[in-house]
Amino acid sequence: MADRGSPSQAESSNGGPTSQAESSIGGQLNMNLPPPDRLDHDAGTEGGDQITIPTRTLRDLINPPRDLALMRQRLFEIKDKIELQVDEFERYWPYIDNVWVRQHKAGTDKSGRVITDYYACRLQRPTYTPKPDTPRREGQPTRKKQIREGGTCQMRLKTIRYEGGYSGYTILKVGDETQHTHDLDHIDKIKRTSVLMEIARSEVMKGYMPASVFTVMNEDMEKLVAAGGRYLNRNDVRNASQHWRQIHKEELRVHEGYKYDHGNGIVRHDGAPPAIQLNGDTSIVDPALSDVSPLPPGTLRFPESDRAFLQPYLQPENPVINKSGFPHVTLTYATSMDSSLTLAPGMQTILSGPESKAMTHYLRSKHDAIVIGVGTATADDPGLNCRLEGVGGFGGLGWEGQPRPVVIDPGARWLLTPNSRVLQTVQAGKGRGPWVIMAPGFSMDPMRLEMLKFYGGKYLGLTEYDKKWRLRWEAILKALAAEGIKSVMIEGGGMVINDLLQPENANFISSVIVTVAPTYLGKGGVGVCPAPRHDHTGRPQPAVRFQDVKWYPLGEDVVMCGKLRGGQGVVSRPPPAPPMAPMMPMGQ
Ligand SMILES: NC(=O)C1=CN([C@@H]2O[C@H](COP(=O)(O)OP(=O)(O)OC[C@H]3O[C@@H](n4cnc5c(N)ncnc54)[C@H](OP(=O)(O)O)[C@@H]3O)[C@@H](O)[C@H]2O)C=CC1
Ligand SMILES: Nc1nc(O)c(N)c(N[C@@H]2O[C@H](COP(=O)(O)O)[C@@H](O)[C@H]2O)n1
Repeated sequence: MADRGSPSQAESSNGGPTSQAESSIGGQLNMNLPPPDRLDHDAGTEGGDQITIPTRTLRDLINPPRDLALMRQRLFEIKDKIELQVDEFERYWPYIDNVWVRQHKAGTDKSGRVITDYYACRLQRPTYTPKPDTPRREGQPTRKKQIREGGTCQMRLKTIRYEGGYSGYTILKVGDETQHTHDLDHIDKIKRTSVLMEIARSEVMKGYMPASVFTVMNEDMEKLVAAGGRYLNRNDVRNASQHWRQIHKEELRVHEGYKYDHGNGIVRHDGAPPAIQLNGDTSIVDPALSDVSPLPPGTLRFPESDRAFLQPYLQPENPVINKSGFPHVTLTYATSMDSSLTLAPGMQTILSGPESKAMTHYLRSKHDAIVIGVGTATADDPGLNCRLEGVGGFGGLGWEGQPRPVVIDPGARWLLTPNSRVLQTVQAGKGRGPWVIMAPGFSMDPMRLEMLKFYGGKYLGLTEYDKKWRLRWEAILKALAAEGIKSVMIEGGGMVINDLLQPENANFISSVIVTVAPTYLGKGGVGVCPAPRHDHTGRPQPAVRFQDVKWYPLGEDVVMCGKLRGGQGVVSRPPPAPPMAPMMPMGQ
């Protein structure tokens, strides 16, 4: 196969060897962070006096990380904040390190848990015009000198690595530029990723000739392109292995399954299986080769066919905080036929069947935050994460689809410990650290506050309360909106739900999604029964009436969806009362 892209175009082809520390960026990504001054340069080639053992092999090409091309594009564009768990960052970053060049040493905050690194697009560095008479070390061949393109793109990003009760990376664009002045293909043309260089080197180090390694790497062109290798050429493979070959003078052989065909270069043996296909049957996934870890136990599925009925009750696809400054609010809970949430106060009671439980988790994936009262946090010790297949921690990337747990705990009485399920969930990389909303005059125990922060949580102190000394929902929701929360799912418990259904609060509710289970729990539990309403004559009125109502059966349960009229949702006007019989005077 012909080389694509002349060697002189590619830096890795003509740039000569660089340091060995550089080559380890991609392969090992040692998170103890190698000396930054060595990291700040180009990645992906070998050099120095020692040879690092490449950790990337052909398998990384054959069995690339999931959605590699898409992820490369996302990590190139940085349109939105990208959150990745550490293993995911280590998996993907070496496939895009041809674009991003680290600028300066990592900055660590005073807690030592937050490490920030800045990167600039490769084309930000100045144009380099080599001097015509640059001397070379004795014995080294003269190098073809190229002008190195630069100074054309100002895109920059920062990576924030958090190290605590969970570990992860947040990748954000910085600076004024919103996009590159070029596409990803342009960088792929001028610089190879460290993964590709490591793969090439690891194969040569097995004793294979660079030209045959190049041929093997080209076997599955689609995968090579997805890995950024459209312009990989034979010289790249030679450069990647140059230092090793200088030390190991042994004769190299043609890669297994290939032979020399004079005039045609290296070709596959007749009938030999492609080297890229490690097992005969491509439908069998070798677990050792698979980067897709099995889904954790308890992963839930909510069928596509059941999702449509919920659509009108969810926030629009690209939610914005509405003009009034409030997020979309969905009130959702499971109740018995006698409007009870639990058998007894403080006693968690499972009402939802498996199908409606999966629906609840689908709803969680569609909201930025889940809100509960401290009564529920104390009684249930909930996980408050989303366990739906495809969200972060359950087959998805990072924390995508994981809502932020929010606990309303005005008096700081929630006894959160590292054993609390919500924190165990964070530690397992399956949920986010909780936020705690507190009232004025209360403060969290400093040790507990430190622990909360360690797990990526925080507290929000509010000062606005109503005439009953309760925190005002307006203030709670505005505070969440100010933190970037665009949609909130309020789950309970009884006090929270009843409070929200009061006329003065119901305006804030956008949708209600209630699961009704086929059971009477009997008296004595925590009930949903808002305070009664009366008209101006004192006549009783329904407390709340929904509109745009839909009932949908799910397993043995039925789900009621409804809306409240008005901007964010205003309590609908009750239907006109039937005419009352005239009052009869007493004694007649
Ligand atoms: N079936 C289902 O879908 C669900 C069932 N549940 C169940 O509900 C039960 C808990 O309900 P409940 O006991 O009523 O407790 P809640 O979860 O409603 O929490 C109530 C407490 O939260 C604080 N709080 C809530 N709203 C405000 C506000 N606006 N301002 C100030 N403080 C506020 C108060 O704390 P403080 O007292 O410190 O002032 C209040 O006492 C549990 O048994 C749980 O299992 C819960 C959720 C869903
Ligand atoms: N949808 C629903 N159905 C039930 O039967 C319930 N008991 C609840 N309870 C709510 O879910 C929380 C538990 O969450 P995790 O499973 O631990 O993540 C609980 O705290 C209630 O808010 N919900």
